[in-house]
Amino acid sequence: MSKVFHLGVSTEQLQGARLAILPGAPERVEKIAHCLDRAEHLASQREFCVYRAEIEGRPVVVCSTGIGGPSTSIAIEELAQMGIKTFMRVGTTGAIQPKVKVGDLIISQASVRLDGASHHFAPGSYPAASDFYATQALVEAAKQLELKAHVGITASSDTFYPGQERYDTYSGRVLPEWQGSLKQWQQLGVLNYEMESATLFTQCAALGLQAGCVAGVLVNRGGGEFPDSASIAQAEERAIATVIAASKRLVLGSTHK
Ligand SMILES: O=P(O)(O)O[C@H]1O[C@H](CO)[C@@H](O)[C@H]1O
Ligand SMILES: O=c1cc[nH]c(=O)[nH]1
Repeated sequence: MSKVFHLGVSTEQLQGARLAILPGAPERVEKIAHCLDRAEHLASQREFCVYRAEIEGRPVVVCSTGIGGPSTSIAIEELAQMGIKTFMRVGTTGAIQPKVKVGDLIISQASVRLDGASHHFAPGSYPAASDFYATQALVEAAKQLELKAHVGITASSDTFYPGQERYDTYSGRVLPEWQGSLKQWQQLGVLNYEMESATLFTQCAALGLQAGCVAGVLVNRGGGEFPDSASIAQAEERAIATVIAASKRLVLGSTHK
């Protein structure tokens, strides 16, 4: 019963699970797992907290990725080694289009590759595209839950501050490469910023795996507002409800790999 290096769990412990729900934050794993049946904590190492649980009697995994591409790529690789084929990211995000409100959901159809890790799996000309069926399941789940969801392109950055063109920082500046980038993405119809989907989509597509991503909107960068804790909790809860409903559709349906 050998255990994978970073996640610290074995194939046997996953009991044949083929789908994983991937929040960024380790503290969200327990919360998600306890919304499912028969949740069992398997391991916690570094940023990776792993639970096995069940949806409609089928085993699934809930595993945190940590922030950003490098740790996300490790979680995907080690879960794939243990038989996971479908990777459903659930996270939080900052919107950049005025029509997107705090508390809405963003379902990423594809991502701008502002990361480094995705370039270790496929050249820059390769698209960071979600799996059609995983995305469709997320869209249908949000509709079923009567939640406002925007479907489109996400900018997925390795950094929270310069790569998302934030000036309220220690230095107060960003490199020329990023100056005006927020406006450029807005003009190109990009909906939001987050930090893992470019790696997730590129790695999974390149390896023949299935990936989807839903995020709750914490802030709209245009409005400059920072939400209160109730709004943050609501955005998280909506994204979690959606990823669980979508995962149920996938494990019960025929489009799950
Ligand atoms: O809420 P999570 O999933 O961590 O997602 C977002 O929040 C973190 C930044 O605060 C990044 O990981 C970003 O992608
Ligand atoms: O603005 C935001 C909010 C959450 N996560 C991000 O990466 N950016």
